[in-house]
Amino acid sequence: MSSNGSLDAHLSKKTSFLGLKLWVLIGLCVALFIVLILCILSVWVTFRRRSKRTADTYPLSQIPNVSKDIKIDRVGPQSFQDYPESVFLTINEKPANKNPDTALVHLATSKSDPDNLSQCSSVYHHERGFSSHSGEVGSPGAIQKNHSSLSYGGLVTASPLIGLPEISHLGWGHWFTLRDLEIATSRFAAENVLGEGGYGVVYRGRLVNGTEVAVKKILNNLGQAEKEFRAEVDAIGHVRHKNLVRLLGYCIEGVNRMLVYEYVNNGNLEQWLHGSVRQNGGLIWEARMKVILGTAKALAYLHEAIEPKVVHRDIKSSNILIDDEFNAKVSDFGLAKLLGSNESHIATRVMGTFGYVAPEYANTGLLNEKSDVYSFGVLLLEAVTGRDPVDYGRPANEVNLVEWLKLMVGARRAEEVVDPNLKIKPATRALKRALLVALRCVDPEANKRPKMTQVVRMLEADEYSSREDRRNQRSCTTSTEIEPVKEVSGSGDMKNKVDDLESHRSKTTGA
Ligand SMILES: Nc1ncnc2c1ncn2[C@@H]1O[C@H](COP(=O)(O)OP(=O)(O)OP(=O)(O)O)[C@@H](O)[C@H]1O
Repeated sequence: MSSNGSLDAHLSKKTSFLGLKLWVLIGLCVALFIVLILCILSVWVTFRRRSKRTADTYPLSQIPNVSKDIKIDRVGPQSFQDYPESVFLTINEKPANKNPDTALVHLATSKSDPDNLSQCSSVYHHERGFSSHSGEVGSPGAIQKNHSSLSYGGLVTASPLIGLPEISHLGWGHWFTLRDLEIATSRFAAENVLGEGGYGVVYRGRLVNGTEVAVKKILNNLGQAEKEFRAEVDAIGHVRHKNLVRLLGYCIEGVNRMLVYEYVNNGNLEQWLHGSVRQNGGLIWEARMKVILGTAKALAYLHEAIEPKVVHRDIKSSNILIDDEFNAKVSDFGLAKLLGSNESHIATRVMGTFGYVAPEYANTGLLNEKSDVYSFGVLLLEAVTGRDPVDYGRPANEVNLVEWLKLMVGARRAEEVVDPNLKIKPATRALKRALLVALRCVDPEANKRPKMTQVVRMLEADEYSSREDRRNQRSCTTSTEIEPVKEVSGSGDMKNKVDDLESHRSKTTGA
């Protein structure tokens, strides 16, 4: 009792600080401490919110962010670049999910930013309940790009990842873990190797929901993996076209960089033209032209329908995949470059494949879409002749396909250039049209080369006229000798030569 009394007396004693009593001073100190803690907490919360908003507003062309807000099972980073490798390791060391269906995908989206959501939903419209086959714009299940600059002529495909969580509002971007892809490819088994390119090995795989995929494991050679990865993602991550291979997602884990594509089941054009099937005729003429036309449409889309335009930089036969209906699927965007509408060209290191690279780009390093047009011309000549663009096994004047072609056409021997493995030769007119389109594309003067939309039109006109030809061949036995194209140096006016063909057609069909 007496000790309580002395404590009271002690607490009630006046202190030297403003003459306040001791208990008042203690109370003040405690209150100050609480206020301080609250301040620190609120500063921390504000800082966290702000950094989250920054991460949510990365441009579409960048690798999409994976927000913590919507995730299927694991913790995901805000943006891949923001995290040191050790963080990826931590994330991926988490135990695998018990339910693989839900473990497969991370959504690259954030609920928390309504502005971002509405901006993106004006670009993409998802319709649910689709089939795994590609669909035309507007067909059930199609993912339709409504943005005017993205809706040009391209058929779009439905997501084949049925049964998996919805794809991100960024329009693409399933984030696979290394484990997902190990399971899909039987731990990257040798028997699943589809082929090896300059930048990595491609494996065939099957996702847990049954979707067949091709997994490109990019070699980690001095940062090239990162460049290749970003180039592919920037070029085709958010575009859809019936004739472009579809990029379904990616894997970033430690030093691993992998890209996951739709699996295209009928080989590539190089295998069809130069592989073992070629002795039996390989691809018939019509199939070759269908593949070529599809490739032209894909390039027209990349060059003229999207902003920034995409220059592929490595158009060649092994990069033209073929499906079971002989639709072309342009692949391998590892060297692709983006070109803004205000840029006539960009200066870049000369890359590509020998024999396909445009001379002005090889000489100066200045690149624009006309370089792809040149490579496309070489590809078309390859499809017509069945020859490699450069073949040192041939006589000196035949080593370079383009030069040989010009010689042959100049010498009125165009008929002789057709692939000898073709059992049924193309109609004369179809052959001439293909050759003239190709020669215009390989014009040494880049600005004289046609745009890819013009190429598409010329090839489509040919498709129409070959159908007519076949009808006429049945009713009329008159032989049509190939008329020589006098000037084929490439610098001459190739349009006139196409016009020559038109008059030739009028003569032979009596139209
Ligand atoms: N989505 C896919 N579906 C089926 N096969 C594919 C797919 N993507 C690539 N391939 C095949 O994988 C192999 C390797 O392809 P990749 O594009 O890596 O190399 P490449 O084009 O042969 O050579 P490089 O990369 O040096 O130009 C090729 O045979 C290609 O046909």
